[in-house]
Amino acid sequence: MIEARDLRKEYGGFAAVEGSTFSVEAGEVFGVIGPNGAGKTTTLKMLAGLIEPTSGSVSVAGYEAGETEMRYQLGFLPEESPLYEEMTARTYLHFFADLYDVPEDTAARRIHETLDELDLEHRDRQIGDMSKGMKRKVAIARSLINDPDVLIYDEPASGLDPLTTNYIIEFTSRLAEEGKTIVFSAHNLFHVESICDRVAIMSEGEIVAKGDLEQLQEEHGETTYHVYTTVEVPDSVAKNGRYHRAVETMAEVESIRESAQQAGGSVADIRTKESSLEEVFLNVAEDGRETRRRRRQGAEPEPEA
Ligand SMILES: Nc1ncnc2c1ncn2[C@@H]1O[C@H](COP(=O)(O)OP(=O)(O)OP(=O)(O)O)[C@@H](O)[C@H]1O
Repeated sequence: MIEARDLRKEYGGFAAVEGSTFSVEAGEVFGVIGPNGAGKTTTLKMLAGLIEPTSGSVSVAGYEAGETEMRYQLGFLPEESPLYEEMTARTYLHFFADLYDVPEDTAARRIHETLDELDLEHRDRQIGDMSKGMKRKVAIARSLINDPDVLIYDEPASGLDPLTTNYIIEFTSRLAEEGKTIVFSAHNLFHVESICDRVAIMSEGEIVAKGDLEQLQEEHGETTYHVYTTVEVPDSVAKNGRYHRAVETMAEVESIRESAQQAGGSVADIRTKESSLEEVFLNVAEDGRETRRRRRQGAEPEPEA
């Protein structure tokens, strides 16, 4: 549904994004994460055809980014929505429905249903008088006005209270269940983890890791084994009548088992804990920083173009 090939965006010689290649299948939810300034917004804007790549290419639903037909397939939610403050939510949404050639009766029904689903009250209040969460909901409704197949959401819940944030994340998840293809960026990795099928981790303009959570955990995460024994073993800590020790390899688990048996006891329980997306992200960011530092010092080869 979306193909990005070797995307690069330069601003006055500075590469905000470089070497970005990824694809998003129809119906997938694809998360783009990374620290501030990593190139997420720049990437999403290139996908939406709002800025032109310096080199590389993007296609969405079979159209090249920027082609007029593409905009009918796409709903874009910018990080900060420029809303027309003096319009009411309803007039604003009808205005955009008109720009997308949505017939009047379809628009009225769609606006009504979407605002109902988003639980937006005060639809005839001027946007300038609305709260931040209400404005975000109007912007989301705007992204859906043309009933697009592809949604590109930049930080959909940024700066909102936890209740509204949850509401918007759940709403986004429902859109995915309805079959929309969604690319979104977020700093809250718990949200990304809970609704994304696959994730790209960006750092200093480059995608430094991508895959589903399982792949990312395998490649960049760690498994911790929490072993509980009935008797004290070296380096264990007494906990609720048992002895606990956390280790990272099965060989260490075996050695604990042997120690417990030698002391006349046994292993009562082993619990496995995989890295969260946040831990994977921190590992990848740290590895990426180290690789770039070495590259700058000439110890690591430049990536192939
Ligand atoms: N119009 C522009 N002119 C010059 N530099 C820009 C422009 N837009 C973005 N940049 C630079 O490109 C880099 C990537 O910015 P971008 O907004 O894509 O990052 P981001 O990952 O979305 O960050 P954040 O999480 O803070 O929103 C930053 O160093 C930024 O300063």
